[in-house]
Amino acid sequence: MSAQREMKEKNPWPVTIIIIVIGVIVIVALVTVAVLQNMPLSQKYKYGIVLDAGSSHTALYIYEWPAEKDNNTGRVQQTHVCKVQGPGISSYASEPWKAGESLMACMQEAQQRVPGKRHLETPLYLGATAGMRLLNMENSSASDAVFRAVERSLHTFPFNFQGARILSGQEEGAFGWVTVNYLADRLEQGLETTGALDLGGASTQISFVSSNYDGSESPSNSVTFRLYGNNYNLYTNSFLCYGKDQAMKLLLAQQTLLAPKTIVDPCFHPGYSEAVSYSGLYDSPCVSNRKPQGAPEAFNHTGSGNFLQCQDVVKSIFNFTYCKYSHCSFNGVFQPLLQGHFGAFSAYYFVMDFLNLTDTSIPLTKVKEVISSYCATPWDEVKRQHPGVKVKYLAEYCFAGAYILTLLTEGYNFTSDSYTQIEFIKKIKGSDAGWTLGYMLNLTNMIPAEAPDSPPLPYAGYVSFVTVMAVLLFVLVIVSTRRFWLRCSKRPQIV
Ligand SMILES: Nc1nc2c(ncn2[C@@H]2O[C@H](COP(=O)(O)OP(=O)(O)OP(=O)(O)O)[C@@H](O)[C@H]2O)c(=O)[nH]1
Ligand SMILES: [Ca+2]
Repeated sequence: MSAQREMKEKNPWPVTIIIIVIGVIVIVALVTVAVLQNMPLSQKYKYGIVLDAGSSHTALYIYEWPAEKDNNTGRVQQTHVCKVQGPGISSYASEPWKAGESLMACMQEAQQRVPGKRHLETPLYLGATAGMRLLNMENSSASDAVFRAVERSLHTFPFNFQGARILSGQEEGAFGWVTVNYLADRLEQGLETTGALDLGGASTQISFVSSNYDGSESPSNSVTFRLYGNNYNLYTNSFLCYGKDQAMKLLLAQQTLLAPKTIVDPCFHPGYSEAVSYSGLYDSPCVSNRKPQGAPEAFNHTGSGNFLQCQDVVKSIFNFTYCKYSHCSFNGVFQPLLQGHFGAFSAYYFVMDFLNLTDTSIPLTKVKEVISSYCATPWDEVKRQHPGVKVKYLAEYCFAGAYILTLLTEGYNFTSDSYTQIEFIKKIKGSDAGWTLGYMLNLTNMIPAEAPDSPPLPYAGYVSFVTVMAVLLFVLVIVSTRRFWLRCSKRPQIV
């Protein structure tokens, strides 16, 4: 035994070599893991711009994402929104050049916001929704002229302009659903998805996944996606003319049939009175076929502020009498049974937020009481109580509140239980809820069909590995140093 120990002490090299080899392996492992884990680490961002040309207004959204991580979920976020001054592009049918002109200020803002070296590669899209759908139905050469004017303007900017087009109602609904679920990180993890409810000015969309729906009953309402390795069979429907502004036209048109000169509208406050021109009311294909014969130039629109009567009139713009499917929402449109959570945005949010009703744990009976009391408030008092609010919005919240309740409960069949599953939202993690993000993600192929490769180690594993290796390295250094000094101290002293 003692002879062996003596030999080892005389020849320490094998042990030292082993220690050095282990040390080198540990260092190489540490460097490799650190490089792999953080690769590619970049602070550079890429950008995408989407113009949402809605019926009531246009908004420009700028999105950004880390340049090297296009495929990671939840990485794309909105960095800026610019609200275009003036009405939606479809309102410029008689002077199309103004539609192009109206976008210039927001586009210049985008030019400032996106770093110059990224301009040429930044995709720019314009998607138009129900306002242009209606104009196209009514006068396709006018809608073509608006698009030409808009495209001319957008081509003058140094971005990678990918074209301007009308989205179908199905696309609008489906991309709204993609946005909501992408932002809430529901897709990559294959979690139960959230339905999307969008209430625009001219159309409204409902989109959700229901386990008892395979798409066969009404194929035109079905959109299939394969995202991050999961298949989704989405139900979606867009109701043209059932956005907030067009629904109000339907309501007024209904009432002018009975009283062509003065409408006493239960959905407007007592004391409200305004002259409305017939040509303004009947300028949309949603109502143009209902114009009474020999109508006067204008009618007087007055309010009586009666919520129950308002609900009755609102109900009359929906048709519940026929359904050739197993279940319908309204107007004979198929709808599977509601399932899961829903995010309700756009006018759903604006209206319910104003009425302090975004909390859906408030029972529906109480919701009705709140809207009823708002409707009954005299118009002068309403204006006095809310001096900073746009008068047009203020006047319409009573109608809009009643419309939203009727659409959700009678139209889509939400019950007092399933109503609690709705969340009224404006933004998710800083990005606006709406179709624009989903549209861009789709066109840039930013959501892969298959799950992306995960990093070599989960973060916790990475940290543990690096810590263990660092401790091992530290121990090795201490042991080697100690051996080295011991050897030095045992060497015979030369006198
Ligand atoms: N109260 C309130 N209403 C708003 C606001 N912004 C827009 N609205 C109204 O809410 C409704 C829906 O607005 P949007 O979602 O922008 O509608 P849109 O995209 O122009 O219309 P679609 O093409 O049908 O989607 C319209 O009647 C708008 O006039 C707001 O800040 N507050
Ligand atoms: Ca919209």
